[in-house]
Amino acid sequence: MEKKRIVVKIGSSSLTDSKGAIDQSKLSDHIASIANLRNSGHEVLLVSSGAVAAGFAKLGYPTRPVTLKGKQAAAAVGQSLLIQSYNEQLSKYGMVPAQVLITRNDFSKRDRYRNAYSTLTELLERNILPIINENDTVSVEELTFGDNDMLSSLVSGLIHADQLIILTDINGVYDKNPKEDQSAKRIDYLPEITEEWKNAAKGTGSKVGTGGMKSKLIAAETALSLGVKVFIGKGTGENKLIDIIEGKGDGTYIGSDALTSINSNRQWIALHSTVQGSLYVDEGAEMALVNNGSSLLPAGIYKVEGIFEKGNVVEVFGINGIIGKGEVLYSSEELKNIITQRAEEKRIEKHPKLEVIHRDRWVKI
Ligand SMILES: Nc1ncnc2c1ncn2[C@@H]1O[C@H](COP(=O)(O)OP(=O)(O)O)[C@@H](O)[C@H]1O
Ligand SMILES: N[C@@H](CCC(=O)OP(=O)(O)O)C(=O)O
Repeated sequence: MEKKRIVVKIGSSSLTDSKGAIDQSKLSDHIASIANLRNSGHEVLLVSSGAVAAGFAKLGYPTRPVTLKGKQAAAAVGQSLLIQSYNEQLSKYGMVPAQVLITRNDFSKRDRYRNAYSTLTELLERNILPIINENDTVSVEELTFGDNDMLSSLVSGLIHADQLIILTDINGVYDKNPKEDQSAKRIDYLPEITEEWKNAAKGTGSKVGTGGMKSKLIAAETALSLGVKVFIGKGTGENKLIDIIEGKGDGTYIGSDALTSINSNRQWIALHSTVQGSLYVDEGAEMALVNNGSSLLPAGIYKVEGIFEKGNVVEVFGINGIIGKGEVLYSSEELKNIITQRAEEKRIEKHPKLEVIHRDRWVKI
């Protein structure tokens, strides 16, 4: 069997009960299936929610807290309880977990993003099971992943996973919320995520989960754009994950093997970088970038906005608006000089690097 790299995301509702405790039997079922997947030769990374849901009762909250400080305090307590339970269950199979807590900030800095990749792959090479969660206790609302569905999709892209499996409390995507409408029908396969599907998935489900099905579909859309196919559903027993990767899972399959993986530089530019300025390009340059897959040369730029350095990311605007983002090989000052020299019909100073944005550091929008 071909070795696959699989990210499994488990939602709060599939790990805890509504009273705020870890459901050990659900957890042991997940671990048995992860052990089975690994014993079949596959690499597995786990993205586990449940810190807030497992911790809130210990702090005396009657239900999942809604304030930021309440969620952060509950996560601090719950995360350690979760890892303790994972440790106990994994030791039965001789597996060692590694707790990996990530914030959005870690991904927005390129060196930290690269480092996350190196650390995760090192853990996999050494047969450790990474158990990833957002570092809720220090994340602030303005700068979070939104939810763990999105975190799992970004991690899947980062480590070039073959498949993302989102385990939840419902066996797939329905054409309407089945908890509200009994006539809802399950969809077995979605080639892509459309607006229509996102609209069909409104409303959160459980008392402990966060984003509901809609957030899973938004995350799936991101995963597909990074070349990772997705499964959303549930299952029981030690074979559930093997069944899922063999196409026999109880849920919805999204995307196909025909997806192409996106290199890490492009992923970072597209999803994590902070834009520092703008370039405005003429029709010829727009055509070269968008249709021909060429690099951007200085000659096609007629306006530069913002102050940026070599290596920063800028937005590029064509005739009708934004066309993409890329990493520049010139500073804004150098580019402004080139444009001024051209306008004054001076000979443009020779420059060692020709491209302003190399095609490998460019993403279309
Ligand atoms: N169209 C839909 N198909 C399936 N589930 C839906 C749909 N619309 C809303 N939902 C709700 O989404 C819930 C799953 O999301 P959530 O509770 O956040 O799970 P998790 O804790 O696993 O992240 C389901 O229980 C269901 O009630
Ligand atoms: N990081 C949070 C989970 C947030 C989240 O997305 O939860 P869920 O919708 O259950 O996957 C926690 O561990 O409680």
